[in-house]
Amino acid sequence: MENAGRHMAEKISERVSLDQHITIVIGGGNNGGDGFVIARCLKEKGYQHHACQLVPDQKIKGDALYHKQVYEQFGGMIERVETLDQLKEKCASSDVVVDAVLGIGITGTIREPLRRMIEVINEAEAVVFSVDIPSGLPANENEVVDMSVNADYTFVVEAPKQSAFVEGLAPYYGEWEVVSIGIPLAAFSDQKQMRWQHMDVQRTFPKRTSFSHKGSHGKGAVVGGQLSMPGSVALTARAALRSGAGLLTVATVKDNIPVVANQCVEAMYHVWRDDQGILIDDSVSSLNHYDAIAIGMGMGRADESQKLTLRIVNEINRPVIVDADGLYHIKSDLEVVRARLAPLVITPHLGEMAMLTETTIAEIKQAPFSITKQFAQKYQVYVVLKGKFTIITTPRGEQVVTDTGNPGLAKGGSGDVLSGVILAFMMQHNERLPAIANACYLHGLTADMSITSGRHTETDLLASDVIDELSVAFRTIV
Ligand SMILES: NC(=O)C1=CN([C@@H]2O[C@H](COP(=O)(O)OP(=O)(O)OC[C@H]3O[C@@H](n4cnc5c(N)ncnc54)[C@H](O)[C@@H]3O)[C@@H](O)[C@H]2O)[C@@H](O)CC1
Ligand SMILES: [K+]
Repeated sequence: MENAGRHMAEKISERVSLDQHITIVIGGGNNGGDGFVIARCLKEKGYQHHACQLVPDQKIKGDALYHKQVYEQFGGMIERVETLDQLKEKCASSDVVVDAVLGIGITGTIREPLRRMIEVINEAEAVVFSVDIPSGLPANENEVVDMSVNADYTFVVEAPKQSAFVEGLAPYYGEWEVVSIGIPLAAFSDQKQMRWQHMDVQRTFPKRTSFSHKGSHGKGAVVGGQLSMPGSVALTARAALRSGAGLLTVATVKDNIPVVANQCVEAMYHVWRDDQGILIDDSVSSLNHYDAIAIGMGMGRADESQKLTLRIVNEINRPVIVDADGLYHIKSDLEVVRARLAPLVITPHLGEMAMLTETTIAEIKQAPFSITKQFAQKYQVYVVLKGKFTIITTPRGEQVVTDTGNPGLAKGGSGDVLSGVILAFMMQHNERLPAIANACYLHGLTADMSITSGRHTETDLLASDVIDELSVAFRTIV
């Protein structure tokens, strides 16, 4: 509690000047205890502040009581705020409100008077900093908001909670950052979600040695692209090559090859048998010569392509990435997926995930962590649930989130590019989770940097621009 409060006071002082007035609103649990520590540290730094206790004295116990007493011994004055009017007055005379009313220990609907006090905090003009979580907000997904502080900033203790990554709940946090208190993450039994960050990419990204040759970086294959969709495989192939794949073969219908080859001269080509431009079930075993295969992009949903996809999933004992139309094909027989032993990565967006799990987009948005985890464990697949927050789940149920990327990626072709980066990284990393997480992180970072650099806007950014800009993001990690 001392560490948490001290670090948060430090963060607050970086954003608030000494002439600004701060009110710390304090509740009855350990979240309130953090509030007492913050009050003492801000006093120590010379801030004008009020520490307002919103609950009766008997509610302050344990560590929180200890820190209340330390604050008082330090000359701090605690004001007991009982009415809404008293709170309104405090908030009105403050530039900043530090919200240490409720943390992750809430149960049930928010009781009065705190319920209406939260409304008062939200009506105030002051900037609101929440301690650990906006008071009243559930920590986990799949819960409804009864009443919550709408924070401008939140200092999350040690590990982000699920609600920070759930569309309907995340906005309550405002901007947020993790405050480390020196407790290993494993100590938080119910908080295993991890934000995959730049330092994780740096830590896990493989180095190319001076003795590398094209064979050291993997031979990949991209299978897809019916006659009407040559661009999809071209994007995947180019993204894989730009992401370091040693050798890459595009397996597509004959008439597409000149078009794709024109955009991707570094690739090799496998003429896949077709029936009027549709890929059909043929020469599947030839794919065992590759180190990893991506399938489904631009493939179309014809029965023949479905047979082909299921045979690849069933017979190829190399890592396979299934995207786009391939996801519809595997849905027709998920038992084939379950029976498969070699790694399978699926990369659905919300709509595709709803289709695979026979739920709705709204249900997935409400409980993205548990729905994907259930699916990944049941079918023993890696799931990349794409969205504002991309959730990556392993067959064992581990989950990480990447939060790079912007609405400029919400366009046709983005998924094809991501699949290409995943394909290349699966061949270069020893471990699957870092390979996939690094791909998602860097794909999003590329889009972000294309915009912050001024070269593109969210409106004009194309999937092919992201491929061309990958080097900008890669340069940040080598
Ligand atoms: N996990 C850890 O190891 C650490 C936790 N810390 C802090 O401790 C917090 C969790 O502490 P607690 O478990 O004491 O819980 P909280 O501080 O979230 O809240 C418990 C208090 O809220 C009241 N309450 C619960 N449900 C309510 C409802 N529906 N309506 C009105 N009042 C309600 C309870 O009566 C109790 O007084 C974290 O959010 C964080 O701020 C930090 O001190 C650092 C270390
Ligand atoms: K809080």
